[in-house]
Amino acid sequence: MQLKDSSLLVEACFIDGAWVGEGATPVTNPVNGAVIAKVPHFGAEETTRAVEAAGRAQAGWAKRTAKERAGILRRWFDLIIANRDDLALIMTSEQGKPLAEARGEIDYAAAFIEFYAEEAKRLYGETIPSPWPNARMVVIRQPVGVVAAITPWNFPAAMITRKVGPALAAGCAAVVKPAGETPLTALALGLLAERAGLPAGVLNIVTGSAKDIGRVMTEHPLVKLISFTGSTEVGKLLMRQAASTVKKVGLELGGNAPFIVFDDADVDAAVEGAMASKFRNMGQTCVCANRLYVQAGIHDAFVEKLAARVKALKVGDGTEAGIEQGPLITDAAVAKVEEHIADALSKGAEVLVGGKRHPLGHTFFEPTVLTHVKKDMMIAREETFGPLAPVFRFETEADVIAQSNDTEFGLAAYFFSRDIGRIFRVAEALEYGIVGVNSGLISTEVAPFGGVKESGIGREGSRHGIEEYTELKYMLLAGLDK
Ligand SMILES: NC(=O)C1=CN([C@@H]2O[C@H](COP(=O)(O)OP(=O)(O)OC[C@H]3O[C@@H](n4cnc5c(N)ncnc54)[C@H](OP(=O)(O)O)[C@@H]3O)[C@@H](O)[C@H]2O)C=CC1
Ligand SMILES: O=C(O)CCCC(=O)O
Repeated sequence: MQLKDSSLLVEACFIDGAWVGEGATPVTNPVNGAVIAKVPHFGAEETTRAVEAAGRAQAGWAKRTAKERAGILRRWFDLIIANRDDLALIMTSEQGKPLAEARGEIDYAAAFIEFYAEEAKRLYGETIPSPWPNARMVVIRQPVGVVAAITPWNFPAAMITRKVGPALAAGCAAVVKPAGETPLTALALGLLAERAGLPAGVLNIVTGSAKDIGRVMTEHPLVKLISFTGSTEVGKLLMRQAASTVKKVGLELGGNAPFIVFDDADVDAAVEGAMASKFRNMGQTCVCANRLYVQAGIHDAFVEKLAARVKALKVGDGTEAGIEQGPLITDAAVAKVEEHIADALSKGAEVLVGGKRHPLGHTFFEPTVLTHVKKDMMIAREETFGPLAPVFRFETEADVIAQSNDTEFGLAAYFFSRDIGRIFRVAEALEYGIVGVNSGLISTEVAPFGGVKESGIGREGSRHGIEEYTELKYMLLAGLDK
């Protein structure tokens, strides 16, 4: 890996302002399995040290003015942007997404730091008209304290900054456990935070045993909030563990996003939206379209145009020019796509494009379109998390709303229509935390991201995202009469 600043490739953890531990666990490139670097395999003892360091640092950090905290966060933002190319190359090497997408993620990740540096200064409280003449009522927001964050491999930078940005801005200290597949982006971000002047202990990054680190993060009394992005299964486990000390939880879990195209839609715009939503990060995002519902009158035109676009996607090593789809993260991810396709074909679906492992081998998979997809197939119920676009045909608005909501998930939904009445009706009827209308891309630091039902708890991004890291304190000031 040819970095402009080779010191950004870090093989140690960041605890209490020091870089500790030795490279033990290999981090591999999903393109070919080659070892890129090794990171420490830490467990309960080192995580406890990190939590205690955060506990010591937190009070001093919270006492700084919002403007001072914002200044350091702003320097961190500047350093992330200045090192965009290196960070993107590290990300592509460990995660697989094409470089252009990795650069986009670095910008997206940095935007959370910039936004919350600004928002730190706007954590307003309130006054309440008192029911008693001799009293006044004041409500302030205070940082929750030490925050623990566990992040996934699909967005190795943005899922960290979306949690750590608001936490630090609010005056919390943080301990982060990045995914085992993608720790290098996280450690490089940590190095830049240190260079930005973040005081020792305010940000700690620990790699190693998920089970042991997660146990300390959810059970240590100093930790007041655990924020997690990843599978619903692990989210539920962490929630159970966090109950032992009644911590706040923030959970961004799985999705099963419907993407609906009504007869009145602009078909070209709908195809572009489907490409953006379905094939971003090779289909490995929790907001990726998982089920494409296309109304009968527009079905054939949409499918024909979608198939042409998918067939033309360039698959390969994401560091090469022009590549639009990289490898999937692991063999298990490929196996899940294969399982969904096999199940659908056995129940009557047809492959229009792709459908099998890519000739490049390893974890590459052909971008795929399936038609004649029905609701008894696995893909109707489970998130594929891969480059598979299954197309369902539907007849009526009521039917597609019912099918869309027939899931335990409720993160993102999309639909294309040009009928203003329908737009409001359908957007309000979809049981999802996020609805994209005439767009396949909904993510931005300025909007609240999060789900309902089993897709999670809480919101990240926007002014609401920082509120999660605060507690309200109500102060009654009585005895004001002479
Ligand atoms: N909502 C989302 O954005 C994501 C959803 N997923 C969904 O989950 C599926 C499986 O992906 P996978 O990577 O296994 O997701 P996981 O939920 O297992 O991993 C996400 C994070 O949780 C950590 N983790 C795993 N087990 C524990 C535990 N017992 N205690 C504490 N932390 C834990 C992982 O650590 P480590 O890597 O060290 O195991 C990683 O940092 C995907 O196919 C997809 O459907 C996956 C990733 C993101
Ligand atoms: O897949 C995820 O875990 C988060 C989605 C990325 C985004 O759009 O913010």
